[in-house]
Amino acid sequence: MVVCALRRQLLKSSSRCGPWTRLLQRQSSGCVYSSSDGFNHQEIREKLQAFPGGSIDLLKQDSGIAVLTINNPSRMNAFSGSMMVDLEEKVTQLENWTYGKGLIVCGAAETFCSGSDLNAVRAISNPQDGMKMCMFMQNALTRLLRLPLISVALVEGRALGGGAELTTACDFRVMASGSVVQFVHKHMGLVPGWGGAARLVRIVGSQNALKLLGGAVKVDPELGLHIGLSDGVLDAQQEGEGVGTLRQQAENWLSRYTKGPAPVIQAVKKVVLSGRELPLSEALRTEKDVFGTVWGGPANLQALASKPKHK
Ligand SMILES: CCCC(=O)SCCNC(=O)CCNC(=O)[C@H](O)C(C)(C)COP(=O)(O)OP(=O)(O)OC[C@H]1O[C@@H](n2cnc3c(N)ncnc32)[C@H](O)[C@@H]1OP(=O)(O)O
Repeated sequence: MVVCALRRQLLKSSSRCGPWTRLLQRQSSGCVYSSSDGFNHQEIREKLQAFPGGSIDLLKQDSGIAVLTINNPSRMNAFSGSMMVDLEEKVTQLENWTYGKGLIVCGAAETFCSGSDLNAVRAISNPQDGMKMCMFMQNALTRLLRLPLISVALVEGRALGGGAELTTACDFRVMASGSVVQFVHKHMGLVPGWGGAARLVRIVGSQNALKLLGGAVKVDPELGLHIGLSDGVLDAQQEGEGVGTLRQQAENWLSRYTKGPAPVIQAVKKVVLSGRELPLSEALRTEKDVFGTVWGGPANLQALASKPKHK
């Protein structure tokens, strides 16, 4: 994978081991699989491109909040092969977005995503190709979750199979009234393969994850809130009645966490990410390094000069 190779090169060639370099080394942010795992990035990319349809659209806004839209409405936003490649490219663009603070992941045409495109699934139903697709998507979704942006999945309509897995690659999930998240894998004779099971356990705990996967349970907004899969409910009925579209509602919801300068918001995400992913001693070291990037920085100096009272 190009980004992984670049990152390794950067780490190797860096004679000065500064905080950011050590942070990258500790977080090993980016990919899970590389060529040493038998993962041939170019080969799988070409194979996926053979199954075209739909797109992943990225809108970077001046507010610092970007919108990533899963766009394949004629198939309920199912992921074609080319959309998987598209997703990876959009994640790369977001990794390089200096002024970014937040990300909304949503689906086109009032539904989230119905998982992988069953036509592509049928065509690559042998285990070898399935494993390659799974490694590709695990890499892309792990990088999505590790972006230095605070992300939220806006679930409207249905998030099924791989679509349910995609919601777990965001920091938060907000569900519109009437929406459903369902890990339907068992009904397909499968288990999650895009990293959705591992992430789900960390979000809702192993007991709830076992229930959701073992029972292919339909999670509505109420159940989602109850088990901690959902972080908020948006009222689809009230759209246009003074509270704005669902996307505006999601943006308002997210903006309480993204208000402030980009370097500070990105630092917040980095310390939480390292706390979530690293052993405590490593997380503490990373926290120190990230702290060093904001201490005495413009936002810090400005705050000190204004003698704030936190009432
Ligand atoms: C590791 C990844 C594992 C996975 O993701 S496996 C895939 C899991 N997802 C599924 O099995 C979804 C199967 N689809 C459904 O259950 C239903 O289509 C769904 C989403 C509930 C919508 O139902 P309805 O509202 O009745 O609409 P519909 O069935 O007429 O669908 C409209 C058109 O969309 C298509 N579609 C929906 N989900 C798809 C998918 N995943 N791959 C390919 N095509 C898909 C569906 O075939 C239909 O197309 P058409 O109009 O018949 O040409």
